[in-house]
Amino acid sequence: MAAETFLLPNGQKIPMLGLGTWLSPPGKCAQTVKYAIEVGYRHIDAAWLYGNEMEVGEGVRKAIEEGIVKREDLFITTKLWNTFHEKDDVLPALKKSLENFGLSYVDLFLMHWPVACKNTGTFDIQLPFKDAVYYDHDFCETWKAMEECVDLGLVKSLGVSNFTSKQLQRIIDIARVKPTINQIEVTPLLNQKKLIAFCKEKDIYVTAYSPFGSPARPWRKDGEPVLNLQDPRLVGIGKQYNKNGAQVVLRYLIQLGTFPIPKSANPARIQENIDIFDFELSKEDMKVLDGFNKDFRCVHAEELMESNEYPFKDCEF
Ligand SMILES: NC(=O)C1=CN([C@@H]2O[C@H](COP(=O)(O)OP(=O)(O)OC[C@H]3O[C@@H](n4cnc5c(N)ncnc54)[C@H](OP(=O)(O)O)[C@@H]3O)[C@@H](O)[C@H]2O)C=CC1
Ligand SMILES: O=C1CO[C@H](CO)[C@@H](O)[C@@H]1O
Repeated sequence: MAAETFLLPNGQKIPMLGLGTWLSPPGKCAQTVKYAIEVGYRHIDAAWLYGNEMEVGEGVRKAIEEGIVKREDLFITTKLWNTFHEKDDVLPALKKSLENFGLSYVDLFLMHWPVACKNTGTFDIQLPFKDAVYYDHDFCETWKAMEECVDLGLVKSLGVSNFTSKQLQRIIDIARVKPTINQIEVTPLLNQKKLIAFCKEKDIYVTAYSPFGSPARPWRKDGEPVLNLQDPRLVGIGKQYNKNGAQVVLRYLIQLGTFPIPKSANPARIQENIDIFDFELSKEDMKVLDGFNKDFRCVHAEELMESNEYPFKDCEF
């Protein structure tokens, strides 16, 4: 099954469901990406930080070489990491990502976080904020350098990730190339209705990351809420449509107006995650899912809390 597409205000088509690639297992990631394309995925979410752009690119290129898909049918995203916010670092960082992929352009280039960090050269992909040294830097300057990447034809559109409404407004105020996407965490436990509405009002759409609450995250604390995909309410709703809890969650996120990007490296789950375009949750079901909201965030990046641009302060959206 293929994902339905959505026409963005800039004329680009975005498949409404994509494949996440953070922690996609090394050595298996290329095969996973190619498999996802074979079963209908056309939207792949990647990032320099994930350390697997080479493997993602290999999977994409193999699918193109074998005639399964054409490059122009795919929507590939990558992200500028926090250590490359200086204006002279932006284009080289993008070029590095393109070289990693073995591709001549990406469809969407996101500023991964509004927070700039010094390049200390040490990253643990699982704990990317450990030892991060943040500093004050105007992300609007970074945005200006990203716009030049569009001018050069290396990127089709630009967006941000982990930005609050206020931060987004600062970009909107100076942008020559308007942001198309804000990629943020959205789950039934954090349904982000205010931020989604703000974005929509500005013609910006939301990609929903960690749609299952990122169960593989290593820093989960005991006692924190967990999204249980076997929750009887999810399973019960799913039964009406012959779907499971995960599919109900993804469908909920689509009906909230977002584009979820679940990560899976498991063939059966990759297939079931995209098999959500042949049913619609009723108003009553949507209300039940709204009842899961606890404004609980699983990706909190608390190491960045001291930064003036830390996006997850209380009472902000
Ligand atoms: N912009 C940002 O700052 C961020 C972006 N992201 C992006 O969002 C993507 C998704 O988020 P992520 O944090 O990976 O977490 P998800 O919420 O997508 O959860 C992924 C986990 O759920 C499991 N899973 C996948 N499908 C199913 C299913 N149908 N039933 C049960 N379990 C399932 C996966 O296991 P298995 O592989 O074994 O199926 C994996 O352990 C990332 O990969 C990345 O691309 C994520 C975090 C932050
Ligand atoms: O994209 C990402 C994947 O997950 C990481 C761990 O939470 C995040 O830090 C990062 O922003």
